[in-house]
Amino acid sequence: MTLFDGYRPHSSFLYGTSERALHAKGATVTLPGRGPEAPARAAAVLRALGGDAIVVGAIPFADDEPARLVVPEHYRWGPPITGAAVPRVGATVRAEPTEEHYLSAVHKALSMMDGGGLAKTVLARSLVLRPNRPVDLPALLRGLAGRDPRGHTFAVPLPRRRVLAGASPELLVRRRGRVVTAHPLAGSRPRTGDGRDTAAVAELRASDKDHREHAHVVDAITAALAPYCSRLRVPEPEVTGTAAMWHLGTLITGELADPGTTALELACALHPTPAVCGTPTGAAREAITALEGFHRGFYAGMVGWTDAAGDGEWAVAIRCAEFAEGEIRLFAGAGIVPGSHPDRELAETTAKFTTLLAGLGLEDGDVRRVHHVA
Ligand SMILES: C=C(O[C@H]1C=CC=C(C(=O)O)[C@@H]1O)C(=O)O
Repeated sequence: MTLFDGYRPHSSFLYGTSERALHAKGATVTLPGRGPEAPARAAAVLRALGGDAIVVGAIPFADDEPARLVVPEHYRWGPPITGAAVPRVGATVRAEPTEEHYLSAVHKALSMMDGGGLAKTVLARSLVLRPNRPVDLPALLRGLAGRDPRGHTFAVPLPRRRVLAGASPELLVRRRGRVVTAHPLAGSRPRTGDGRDTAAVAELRASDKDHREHAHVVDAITAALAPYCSRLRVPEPEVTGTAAMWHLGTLITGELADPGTTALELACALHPTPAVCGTPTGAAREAITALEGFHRGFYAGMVGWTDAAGDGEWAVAIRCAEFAEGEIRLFAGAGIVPGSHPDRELAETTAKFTTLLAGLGLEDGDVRRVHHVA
């Protein structure tokens, strides 16, 4: 039996890492409520069910929208998702909103920072693809995991027969016994896979702008985890790579003070980090709402699982797309701080789309052309 046996896009939850992969199916309990209410509800349900019960699903970016969390009917763990199967769809691609809209949003965000009230915000954009045939999601996940074996590869059923699928490089938080791990990423360069990569990595390491962008995330995560941890280790950032990007990343580890704190509680205490929102959180959210021009939904939220012992893992829902009948909406964002250049942020989001576009089997030429399609 393979992990994908019995996969049903609208009732199966898949989550794979370099260690193992989870396929959960159906729902014996659907947890009602919004993201911030999730930890208490999930803890109560898991306490009542006990044993080997788990909660799986996704929490959207916005605090006031419903989460999609269930206790599945069945689940099984398997070996990591591997292989390079790629669905190879043909598709028309449209930037929505347009690239001009994005450039203007970045300009406006930078002028909001002049007053000093806003230190960082993360502005995203989206591409709408119309595929010429339905996408084979297991093949997509194999392709994504094949390109990024250390990613968090996922597919989550959403309301209205949609599926959120992608390969996030960013671990929001993992709890395993008393050990807490977070791996925030912020500060990026495209990875070209040729001679230019050495210079890109050196530039990222030396960039004051990218280190400032990254420090906002590390500071927020350190402050949010501190009340839960008896020890916290925050090393210097290092450059980490996906197939498409280079990022500054900091591997934060801690020891949980109270073993009753669940992985989901930690994840909700961290969300939204300045890797997807900004600093201060309220002003950054307002800038996103005012400037972005589309609804994030579950993009930039979180995806993962928590078990009855409180262990679990939640990834930041980035490098992903929402799959609906006849339409795929891809998302990619970039952190904006004083010193950001609109053109560079546009190019960075274009490079971040490559994860999903390559996973869909769109050829290099198509991927490059995307930049010019308005
Ligand atoms: C918001 C995204 O990336 C975040 C994670 C890594 C690097 C980021 C950056 O450099 O801007 C972003 O904070 C995204 O991919 O949509």
